[in-house]
Amino acid sequence: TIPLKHGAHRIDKRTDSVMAKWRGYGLGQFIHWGLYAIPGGEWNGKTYNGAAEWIRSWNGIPKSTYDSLIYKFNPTKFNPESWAKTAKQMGAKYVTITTKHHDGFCLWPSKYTKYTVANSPYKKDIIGPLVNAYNKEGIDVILYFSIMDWNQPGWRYEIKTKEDSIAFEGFKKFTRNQLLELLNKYPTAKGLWFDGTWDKSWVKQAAFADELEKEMRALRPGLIIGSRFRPDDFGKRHNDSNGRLMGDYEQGWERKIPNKIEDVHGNDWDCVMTVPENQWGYNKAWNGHIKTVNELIEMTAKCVSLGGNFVLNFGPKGDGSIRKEEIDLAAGIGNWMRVNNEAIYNCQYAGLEKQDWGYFTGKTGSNKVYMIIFNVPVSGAFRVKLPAKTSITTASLLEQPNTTLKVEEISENQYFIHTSARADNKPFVIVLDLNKKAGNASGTYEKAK
Ligand SMILES: COc1ccc([C@@H]2N[C@@H](C)[C@@H](O)[C@H]2O)cc1
Repeated sequence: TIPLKHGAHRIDKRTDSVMAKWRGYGLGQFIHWGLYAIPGGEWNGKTYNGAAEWIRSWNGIPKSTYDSLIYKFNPTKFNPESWAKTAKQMGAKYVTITTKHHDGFCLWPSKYTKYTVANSPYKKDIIGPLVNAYNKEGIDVILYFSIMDWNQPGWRYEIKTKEDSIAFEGFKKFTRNQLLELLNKYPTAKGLWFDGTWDKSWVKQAAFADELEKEMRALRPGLIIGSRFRPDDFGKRHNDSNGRLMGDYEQGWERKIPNKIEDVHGNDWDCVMTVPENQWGYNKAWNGHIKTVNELIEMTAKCVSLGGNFVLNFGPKGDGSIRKEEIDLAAGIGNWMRVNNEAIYNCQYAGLEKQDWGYFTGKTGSNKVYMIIFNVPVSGAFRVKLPAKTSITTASLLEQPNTTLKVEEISENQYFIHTSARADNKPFVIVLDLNKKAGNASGTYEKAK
């Protein structure tokens, strides 16, 4: 291995209880909200083709004109309790909230810049009431923070001159001040989700970022920090020059989901997903394919089946209300989660060979395995392959626990589970009680031999 001063400081997954709780969340909500929600992807009647939260980068708008949106920020319909209730009904166990996106506008009254809610007509803190409202619903909060800050004079994409270097040193101090400010103002926040760290200026800051990460962990023991925060000694991100993940969970799964367990390299991870193809902030048009409830349930099941969390993005409007399409999706997902969340919460990779009918999840530390069915085989039988010396004690429908299903052993460690035809085409769950955990100490299952 390459000797590194600022590479990964831990090799395997964290084993503490705070991270174990994070590992078991299964389903989360992402909130992208800020000044970009006011134009909503449109400006003077023209639509911006990129993601709505990037509209400031569009040459159709002078930067100062975009920045003056601060004087229009007055979300009269903002109701943190109703946002939290929507997330609760959907079955989200955590929420990731944008405290500051790339445009630099702070949803909290930061002492270190004027570009915050405090200097908008709204005046009040947004983050505090949100953290409290979600916590009151039993939902944990992760703070999204963009290192890149287009509003900060000290920000540089690249450090070329002495002047750049002096400016960027000031920017680094500002960044540290804001992160410590957030951790001190919102002590119940469980972790950080970083963005805006790909530029040449930041990938040279291995020592600074490493020191700051250590300082944040000392300030908030148990803090959960994503892999997109710091670069290693050679500017490598997410995985260091020895291929080891920096941070506590992998953040690379943005709008994409791993296909096989090898893709996750034994790391904790979350997948963050947009409802349209690629819009995080509120976008009036919402062109193209809008994902359905069934698609989103399948994405949730797929992520949990590979040991990750699925985090679905909501983009509230400039007035603070949540669009009807998102409310309806949250309700639809929630209807399924209310009946089937046992197959999602505190479940991990089951270590069984993937079958075409859907996804296996394994209940952490138990002999239970769930079969989340999305494709009913025309044979009507659901195939299960188990590791050697592992057998099925019982099989039942999660929605009707006392109905046992017929288990047909078709060969050594291979079974067909038989169910009666279903009335609707909704995903459903078969529960298997195995005669033993097939897996290792942490209750996850090794891949069937
Ligand atoms: C250079 O490509 C991107 C793509 C998306 C992003 C941001 N990450 C997502 C979580 C959103 O915040 C998006 O604006 C930044 C740069």
